[in-house]
Amino acid sequence: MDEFSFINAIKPNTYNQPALIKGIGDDAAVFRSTSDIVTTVDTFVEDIHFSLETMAPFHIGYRILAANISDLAAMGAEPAFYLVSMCIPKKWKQSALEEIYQGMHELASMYQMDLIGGDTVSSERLMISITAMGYVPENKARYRSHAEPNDIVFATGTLGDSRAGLEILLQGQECKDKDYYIERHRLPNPRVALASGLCEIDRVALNDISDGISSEANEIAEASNVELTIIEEKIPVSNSFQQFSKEQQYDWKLSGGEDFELLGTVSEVHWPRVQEIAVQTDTPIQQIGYVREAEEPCVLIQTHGETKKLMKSGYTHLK
Ligand SMILES: Nc1ncnc2c1ncn2[C@@H]1O[C@H](COP(=O)(O)OP(=O)(O)OP(=O)(O)O)[C@@H](O)[C@H]1O
Ligand SMILES: Cc1ncc(C[n+]2csc(CCOP(=O)(O)O)c2C)c(N)n1
Ligand SMILES: [Mg+2]
Ligand SMILES: [Mg+2]
Ligand SMILES: [Mg+2]
Repeated sequence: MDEFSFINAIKPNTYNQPALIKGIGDDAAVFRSTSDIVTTVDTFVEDIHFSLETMAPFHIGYRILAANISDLAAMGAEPAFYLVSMCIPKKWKQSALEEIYQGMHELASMYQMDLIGGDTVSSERLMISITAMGYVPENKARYRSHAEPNDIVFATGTLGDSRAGLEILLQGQECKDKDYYIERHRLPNPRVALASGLCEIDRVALNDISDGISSEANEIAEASNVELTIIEEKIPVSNSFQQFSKEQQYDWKLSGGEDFELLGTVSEVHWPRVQEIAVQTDTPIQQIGYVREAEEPCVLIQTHGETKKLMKSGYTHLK
């Protein structure tokens, strides 16, 4: 394998997005658009974001594109394009690298997303960086700064499952619904349908759950200059989640991260409509708290009526 035979092997034969003018094969890609464009990049490093002990190459590809698509969903955008930068150690075989691309393609094809470029270099450790782009109707991007006092706070899906799956894989332990938790870790599904469905709602604050809601809730509180209260009992978890220890449950649902669910706030008036859109898009959704005016932006967690401050405690790099 060399750089050029590798690029030829992963290059798509056809594209889906009508706005695309030039895909892979020139100095850069070109597309033409009339709506607002959302763009995001995230980088994934072997043994920090994924490990070959817990994932097949297919899962690595699927999961890292899911993380990027989840950021697009958190902005209210429809996924359209992605570019992949690969830093590859010599020991990696072309067939395994192609499997990573098959994993990305599996998810991309659900959204007619096109791979339109990237970069290939050699390195000591496998590192993959994905840039994703999507469309959002004019002025309809959903910001962390859009929360307002008296909003309700909601979360989609169930939280803590991905971390449970990772722990099960690392410890090799037996447990109830083992395959379910492992799949939630390896093959997460970003909440694009709900986020797009919400476009009719005037104002929604959204953030996707990559580090853990203790972090993402604080990001919304800071960006919006409000106080968020989360009621612990209302945080949605899977039915068999109670099999894990009390400490694990608390830690994983608040700081486990990588569930790629959405945390959001919306006015009480619009909450019933948001719930209808969630049903239409087959998205479990639950109110988990409320927003109040703040002297200092902060997040409170209420457990059995007792309230304390919830600090950012999710995954942090460079710490
Ligand atoms: N090295 C960097 N240079 C420029 N901007 C950056 C850099 N790292 C992060 N940012 C910007 O900081 C903001 C927050 O990024 P962050 O990575 O925390 O969000 P995220 O991608 O949603 O979270 P996660 O990385 O956990 O998925 C974004 O606007 C991002 O583009
Ligand atoms: C092998 C292995 N070890 C640990 C973890 C956990 N993990 C890594 S990065 C991250 C947060 C998101 O990162 P970022 O902020 O860069 O998006 C989490 C929860 C994993 N997935 N695999
Ligand atoms: Mg991200
Ligand atoms: Mg990021
Ligand atoms: Mg995000």
